[in-house]
Amino acid sequence: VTTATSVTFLNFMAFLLLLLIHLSKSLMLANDREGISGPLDPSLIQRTDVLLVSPWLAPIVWEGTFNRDILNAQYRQKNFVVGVATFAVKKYVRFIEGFLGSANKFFLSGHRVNFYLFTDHPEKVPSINLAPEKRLFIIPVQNYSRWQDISMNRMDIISNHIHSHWRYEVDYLYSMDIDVQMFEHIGVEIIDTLVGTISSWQYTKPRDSNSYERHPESRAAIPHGEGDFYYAASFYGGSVSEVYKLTTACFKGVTEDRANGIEAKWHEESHLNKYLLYHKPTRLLSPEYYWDEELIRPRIIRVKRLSSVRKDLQEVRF
Ligand SMILES: CC(=O)N[C@H]1[C@@H](OP(=O)(O)OP(=O)(O)OC[C@H]2O[C@@H](n3ccc(=O)[nH]c3=O)[C@H](O)[C@@H]2O)O[C@H](CO)[C@H](O)[C@@H]1O
Ligand SMILES: [Mn+2]
Repeated sequence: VTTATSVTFLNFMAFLLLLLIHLSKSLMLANDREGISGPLDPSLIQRTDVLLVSPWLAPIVWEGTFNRDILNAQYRQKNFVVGVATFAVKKYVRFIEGFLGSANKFFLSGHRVNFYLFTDHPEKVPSINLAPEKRLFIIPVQNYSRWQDISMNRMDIISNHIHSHWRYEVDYLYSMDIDVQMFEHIGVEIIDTLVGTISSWQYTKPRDSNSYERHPESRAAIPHGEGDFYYAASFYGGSVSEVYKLTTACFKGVTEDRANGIEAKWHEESHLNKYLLYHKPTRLLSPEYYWDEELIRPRIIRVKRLSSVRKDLQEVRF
């Protein structure tokens, strides 16, 4: 009887042990499956409909992927000054009011910004009441007969001004078209070492159908099969030293093309794209940051922060 009882008891203990091993194993597995909870929980990724990180690990900024309060608090400790370079030459003076009025409200609201407005008509700059932390500098500039030259020479003027002034005056510098308006906040989420904006024209197209300059004669040429994102020349920037390197290199390309009687397909934008292909931006802005009004806005563009002002090309450019 005793032996029989002890065998049953041993059997029971073995069963208990197996049960315990099984339970702890499945508990461990369950932990693995759930991963880490708290701030590293992958289910906290707010957007699954768009690319959030480039293949070289640069963040791509979309609505819903950042917390503006956290970013503002971090940024405020640094007391940076951001410069914005923009041009209003010839008939483009008509865009100054819409640009400055909306930028005063939506561009780096509450932070120090110096707007540098280059114009051939300083007397036509409307007076705008700017927020106390914003300043406007009007810089006279000559005009060129061709609009392409006005647009391309921005690279040269920016590069020269960084060398003579901006490297002492600002920490970050952004170049923006004047024929745009802002409708939503563009905050410190745009601040990084080298920043490009993904073009609203090209973000869905496969690599080979985009607008890169492909003719090998141009200094802006990108060989077939190469290229990743297509960036808009209307809005780019970064640290003063990186923007200096970028604008100097792009204008060198423009000048060499001119000497060879060549003009790249999309002017300085082609040179910008060549530069950013081989000097990867540390941060990319989604097309929310430059939406072209000619396009129908898809659902992934949840907010239109900045968009082009419709213009009659024949009328404003000639
Ligand atoms: C969709 C499209 O076609 N995009 C091209 C077009 O952009 P855009 O049509 O946006 O070029 P744009 O006419 O706005 O010119 C660029 C900027 O140059 C300044 N500006 C230009 C002309 C002028 O008479 N006065 C003046 O001040 C102004 O700041 C303007 O915002 O042209 C650019 C010229 O580089 C690029 O080739 C772009 O790829
Ligand atoms: Mn424009």
